[in-house]
Amino acid sequence: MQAENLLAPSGALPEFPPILRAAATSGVRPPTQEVRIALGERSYPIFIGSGLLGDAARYAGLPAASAALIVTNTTVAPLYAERLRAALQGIYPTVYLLALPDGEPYKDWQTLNLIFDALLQHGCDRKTVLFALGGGVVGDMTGFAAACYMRGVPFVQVPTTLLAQVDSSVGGKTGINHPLGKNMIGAFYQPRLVVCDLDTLDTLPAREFSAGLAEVIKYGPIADMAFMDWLETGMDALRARERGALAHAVRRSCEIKAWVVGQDERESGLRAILNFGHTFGHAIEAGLGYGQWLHGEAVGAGMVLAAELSRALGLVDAAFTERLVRLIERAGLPVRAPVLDSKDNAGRYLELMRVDKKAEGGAIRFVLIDGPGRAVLRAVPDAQVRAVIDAGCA
Ligand SMILES: O=C(O)C(=O)C[C@@H](O)[C@H](O)[C@H](O)COP(=O)(O)O
Ligand SMILES: [Zn+2]
Repeated sequence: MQAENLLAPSGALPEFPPILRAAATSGVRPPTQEVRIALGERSYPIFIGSGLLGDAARYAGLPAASAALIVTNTTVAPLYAERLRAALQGIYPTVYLLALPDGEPYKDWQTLNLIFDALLQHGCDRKTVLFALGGGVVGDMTGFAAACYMRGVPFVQVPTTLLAQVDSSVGGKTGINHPLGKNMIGAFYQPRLVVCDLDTLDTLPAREFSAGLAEVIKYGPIADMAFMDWLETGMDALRARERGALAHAVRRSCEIKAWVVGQDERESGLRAILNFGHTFGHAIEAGLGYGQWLHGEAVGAGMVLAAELSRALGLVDAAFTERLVRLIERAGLPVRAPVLDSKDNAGRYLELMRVDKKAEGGAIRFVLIDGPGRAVLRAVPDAQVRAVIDAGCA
């Protein structure tokens, strides 16, 4: 089997910022941090800190616009929409608000159309800016609507879940699901700005918080084992939502993601490492029905299967996979993947995984761990995948 070396970066991953390293352990509230995603004229900042959502100064540098539309969901709207609206009212002549139904089952055409309906009903022109206030579903759909409306209007990500702050709000993957496959319809379209207000994580249900931790953990095995070491010590502080630990985890995740996306925006190679655990994870989400397991839960169990597959292929040892499984478990995530079909479970997984966007010529390609901190993209014979699924599903 041919292995592609995905880790051929042109620059070194930035080092741990000492200021955050100190804050992560001292309990001191860290100052606002800025991570920049370097994409030429489409570069943008990611701000990370407390009290940012309602701070009008954060949005003041955006290009002038005739109106703003805040897209959120019915859970987030009562918590944060007015705070954001108040901040934007001093900047834009009109600020509209749209609350979509909440949850992964609504990441579809019908719900996406509600955004276009609102834009058209309000008479929004090309100078309208969209604000995505919420988690990954809101962010992906708002970004896709922004990419399509009048062939493109600017948008801003204001993520309120851990998963969105560390992953989905950054990097410009936007889109919706199809019943046959996750995120199958979409576009690469970058936001102008990402504002991560750590205070919004205080209202996040524990299950959602754990789901976000899956995407945080992902960055260790694929790129930064020092971060994995830190997560092992910091997991309890993180789950207690201590500000210093949160600031560190969000910043380091964004730094790694910005480093990857800055080198391969459209996933021609390197960016696929961010998909570790997702080939199995997406099969779980689609196979169970969107929303049954949260995306991060499916990615957590998917990382376990991908690590086991790496071990079966001799790329990592048992001690490494056990370490990863333990960390995923400590994050409050399931480590055994669900049975999707009682008659031919592995066959069902394989069927669902064949539509994965990384598949080529009918061959499913997996992001595997090729030694701690290093990822590789590889096609694997069905028999080996079947064996791992048979052993790894509950
Ligand atoms: O940004 C990326 O690249 C990722 O793969 C991040 C993933 O965590 C995220 O779930 C992404 O939406 C998956 O994209 P997909 O193309 O595999 O559907
Ligand atoms: Zn993901």
